[in-house]
Amino acid sequence: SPGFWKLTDLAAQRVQIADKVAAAKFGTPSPIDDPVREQQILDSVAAKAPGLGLSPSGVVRFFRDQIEANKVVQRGLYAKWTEHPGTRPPERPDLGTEVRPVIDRLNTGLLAELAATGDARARRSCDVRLAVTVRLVDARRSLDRLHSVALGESVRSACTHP
Ligand SMILES: C=C(O[C@@H]1C=C(C(=O)O)C=C[C@H]1O)C(=O)O
Repeated sequence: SPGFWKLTDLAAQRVQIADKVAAAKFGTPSPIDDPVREQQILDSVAAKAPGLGLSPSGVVRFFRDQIEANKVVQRGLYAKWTEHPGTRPPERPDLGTEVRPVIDRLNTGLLAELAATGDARARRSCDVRLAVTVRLVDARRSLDRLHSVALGESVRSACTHP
């Protein structure tokens, strides 16, 4: 469904960049969970919601799922890298200068797509259309099981109909 492609693809990019987040933190004192950073993101998107015609609570729910999905990938990669040291990333990206700016850009894009798809997300057809789009994006990006599961979870509250 073309209507949900961009939203879903941005969510896929967001779960994929979790690889770089995990690589930045693995073997350092920085924990996977950063509640301060999470709250900054949620406050920021909630503040922007009304200007885009979106409800702050719906936007916050959506981004909570984005963040949780990102952490699912990070935890999965930590488990893999711990068990199979040969798969550990050779480089450690800088979280503040290389990774979080990309996430900020994805967040902005996701907000814009939530606004652009507001009507479609309120229809009863949303669940099926979104599920089909998730499978297409999944295939196009050749997501592995970990990222595929995370993508599905990341968009689970995107449809807003009862
Ligand atoms: C991505 C990060 O890791 C976690 C996931 C976040 C997210 O998905 O935006 C934010 C904070 C962290 O709890 C990060 O620290 O930047």
